[in-house]
Amino acid sequence: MKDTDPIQSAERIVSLIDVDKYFGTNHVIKKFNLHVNQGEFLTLLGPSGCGKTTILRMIAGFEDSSSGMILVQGERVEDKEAYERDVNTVFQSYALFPHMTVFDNIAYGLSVKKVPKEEIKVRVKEMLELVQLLGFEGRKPDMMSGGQKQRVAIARALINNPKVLLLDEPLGALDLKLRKQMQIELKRLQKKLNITFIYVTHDQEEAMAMSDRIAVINNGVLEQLDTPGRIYKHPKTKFVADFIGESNLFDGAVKESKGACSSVVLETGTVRLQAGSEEIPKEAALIPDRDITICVRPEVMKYSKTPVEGFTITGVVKDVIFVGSQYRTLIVMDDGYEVKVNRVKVDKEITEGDRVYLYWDPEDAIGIGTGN
Ligand SMILES: Nc1ncnc2c1ncn2[C@@H]1O[C@H](COP(=O)(O)OP(=O)(O)OP(=O)(O)O)[C@@H](O)[C@H]1O
Repeated sequence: MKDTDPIQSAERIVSLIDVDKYFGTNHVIKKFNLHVNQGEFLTLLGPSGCGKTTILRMIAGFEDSSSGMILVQGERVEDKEAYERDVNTVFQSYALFPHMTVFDNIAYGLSVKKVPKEEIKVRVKEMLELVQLLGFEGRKPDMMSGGQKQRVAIARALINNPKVLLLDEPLGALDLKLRKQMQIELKRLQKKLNITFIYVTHDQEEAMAMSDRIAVINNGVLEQLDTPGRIYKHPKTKFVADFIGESNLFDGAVKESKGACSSVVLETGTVRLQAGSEEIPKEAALIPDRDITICVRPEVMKYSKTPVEGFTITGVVKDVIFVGSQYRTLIVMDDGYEVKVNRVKVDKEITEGDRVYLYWDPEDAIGIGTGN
């Protein structure tokens, strides 16, 4: 399907086309283009204030866009009220009615639509089963845990059979353990029901664990839209490389390329980079004199007490820290940049204060072109 023809695509359930949003003179969403496929779990990920909630609210109909088109199931919705759109929203704050029981909270949408009482009973029961809260129907929200309240909120949204569920940091108020458990439950629910989820979070681990695709947003701009694996292995911009996972970033220029391997000159020395595989853009890595940023993840970063061919950068070991699942070594380069190395086992050969050569397998480095 062509990218230029979103309206024709039956697969695409939500589309934003050239959407801008201003709050006064503050331009918070900039020419935003996004197509969400039917049945996918798509996450909007980015730092606080980058515009995630604003995008979600524009899709939901709680916020107007300043320009551009928003389509749900191929139909423009900018002029439709929130309740006229085939989407439902789950918020971090649950937004349950405190004076109503769990049953009445979940039944609310159907009661408003005057669905017959018998049918409501059957459908609420189905929902309680789905979110594993059978037996809780008589309770009031303040007698439940955060995770249980959020499950009621999800059931309340799902009972309307929305085509799309919008979720704004729904697990944000939960502690880490419960959050991880709910991540699995939510993902299971989404796959089972085959409903499209558009999910907002600033937690990159959560996004990686749950999403089919992630839209990484920076300052109102879509930086990259890709699967979690490709976002991690093949970040297209420095921002994405830095924001997703941990990275060591080196700015330099390509000196020479021989075959698939390039020598890259940094201010602090020379390093190597292999290009040509799908994960490393050849065009960025192999053009002599071209500016390039090299991203090396801490788990593939290496060091040695003796020089390694093709690499001349060095640093001094500052710290070796045990962080539970691994040892993290910090190596400070002469320009002050701190290089991170993660290992499962401690390396008894090096201690704080040692000078080491930094290197990596050329195919493990990711080349990010700067466009120059
Ligand atoms: N109602 C509003 N009036 C004016 N400015 C707003 C309004 N809502 C959001 N903004 C601004 O728009 C920008 C994007 O905010 P938004 O809430 O969408 O970010 P976010 O990525 O969801 O952040 P967070 O993760 O902190 O919730 C911010 O600069 C914010 O201050």
